Amino acid sequence: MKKIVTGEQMKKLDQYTINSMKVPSSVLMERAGLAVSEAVTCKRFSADRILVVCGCGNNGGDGVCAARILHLKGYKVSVFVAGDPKKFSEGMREQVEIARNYRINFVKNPDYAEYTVIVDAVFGVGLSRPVTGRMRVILGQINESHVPVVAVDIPSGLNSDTGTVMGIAVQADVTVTMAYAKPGLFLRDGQTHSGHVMVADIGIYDTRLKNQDEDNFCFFRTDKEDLGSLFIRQENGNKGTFGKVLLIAGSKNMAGAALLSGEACMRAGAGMLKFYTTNEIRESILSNLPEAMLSVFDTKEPLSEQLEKDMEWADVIGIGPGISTEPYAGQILEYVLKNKGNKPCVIDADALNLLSLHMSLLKSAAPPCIVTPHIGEFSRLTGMSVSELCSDIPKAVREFVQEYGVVCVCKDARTLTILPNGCAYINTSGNSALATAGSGDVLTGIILGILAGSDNHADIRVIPLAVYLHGILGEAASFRRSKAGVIASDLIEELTIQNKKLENQ
Ligand SMILES: NC(=O)C1=CN([C@@H]2O[C@H](COP(=O)(O)OP(=O)(O)OC[C@H]3O[C@@H](n4cnc5c(N)ncnc54)[C@H](OP(=O)(O)O)[C@@H]3O)[C@@H](O)[C@H]2O)[C@@H](O)CC1
Ligand SMILES: [K+]
Repeated sequence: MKKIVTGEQMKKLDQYTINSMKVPSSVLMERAGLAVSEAVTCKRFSADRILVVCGCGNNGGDGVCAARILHLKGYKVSVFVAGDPKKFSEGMREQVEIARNYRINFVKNPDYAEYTVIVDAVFGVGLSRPVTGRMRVILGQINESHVPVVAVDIPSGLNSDTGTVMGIAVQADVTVTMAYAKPGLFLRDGQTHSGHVMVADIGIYDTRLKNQDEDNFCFFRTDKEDLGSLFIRQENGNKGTFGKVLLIAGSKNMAGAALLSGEACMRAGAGMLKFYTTNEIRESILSNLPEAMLSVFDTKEPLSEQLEKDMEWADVIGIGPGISTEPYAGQILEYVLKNKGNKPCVIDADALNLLSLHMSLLKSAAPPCIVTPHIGEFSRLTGMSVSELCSDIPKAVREFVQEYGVVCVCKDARTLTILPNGCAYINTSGNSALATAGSGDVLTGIILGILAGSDNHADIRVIPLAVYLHGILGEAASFRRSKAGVIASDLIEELTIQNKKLENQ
């Protein structure tokens, strides 16, 4: 897991390093400038003519420092200061003075298209309001030039915490972010504005690294190495050891969702799977997934004694894919949430829409409950509009998790998972191949299978790993097909291939 910090947390870490550890601010800036200069000359693009566009704060200071380092290495570099010198931060003032001593070329009205690469050092984590007026024009000119851009810390105009564009934001090809990545580099517009994100070590001392729980809102991103532990299987185990999953899924004309979820669940490692579903799709389930067991019910009598027995039998419960929003499905959901005890329960798809009408059910359900809404479903669960949610997704998910004590997997281009302890995981795997019907059903199956296969079935820390794995399946499937050509069953095919790779690691 790699740590991600918000703009505020980063400022505190900077201050702690400067004030308590006594590392001079200019030393941090020198290292930041060096990291930027290395990114500019890394041969991704031509560094024949470099323009560094600077704001008045320390982000601008990083930029001027990078310009000096590049100048000393013999590169042709010009600096454009976009702002009033009276507003320079101390760091920026120092850097400009040093740069003038070194005879750096300062320009006033650059023709952006003349350059082969632009360094964007206008705003970093100090952006405090929407960009308007002259600064808006300048950021627009950078984008319109279509010259490759290296952003310093964060593309200017992007909110470092939410990833929303504050009026306008630079479209970067590479972002060199200092010490830790920021959530806004991945969330919402961040994904399309940050380009390739490089994290530069500038010598920040993180007091809290040793005790992450102290910080009750830590962000993390998963790495491929984190998946290694998922598929270690005890050789002396049996199908019971690897967990029993009850999947309440499917309804008339909706066998597919149940099948996708069920197969993904088994392929992700569940020892045994039992469906609880309507008698209309019995044959379809039996013929397409004979490995699964089956309990069927008549929609006129959804709450059978069998359901009680099946819930007793299961280690992990999943409810939602294709169950429909008919009243009988609502009755089952209510029964499950009231009677599941402390068994983990994944609530997805139709079950979320049913739940949105009776949120008190979720509040009174025993933990752990895992909800997996996409933004539209999350909007129904919270009663907030999609645009309101998207203006600050981490805040909305965090408040929801705090209110209901659940794990929330908020599915988006970059899925955000928050656990009840406040730890947030931004998923950075996956691509648009995942935006296909049934992809969410596969994710639910993977979460269930991985929970079932874990020694402790209630170990919710595996959930961000399941999300990451699902993303990798999208990448792998689109490697062999076009992104547009991937369908959900391809993800399941990839699941076995990727699991094999992980097993061999
Ligand atoms: N601390 C350190 O030593 C280190 C810091 N580092 C670097 O510093 C960056 C943080 O620096 P920072 O705190 O100075 O903020 P920064 O991003 O430069 O912006 C502030 C300036 O922008 C202005 N401004 C804001 N919004 C605006 C708007 N909408 N429209 C117009 N103006 C607006 C604001 O003006 P004001 O609000 O005062 O009017 C002020 O002038 C960080 O991202 C990293 O790159 C690293 O080198 C490590 C060491
Ligand atoms: K920037």
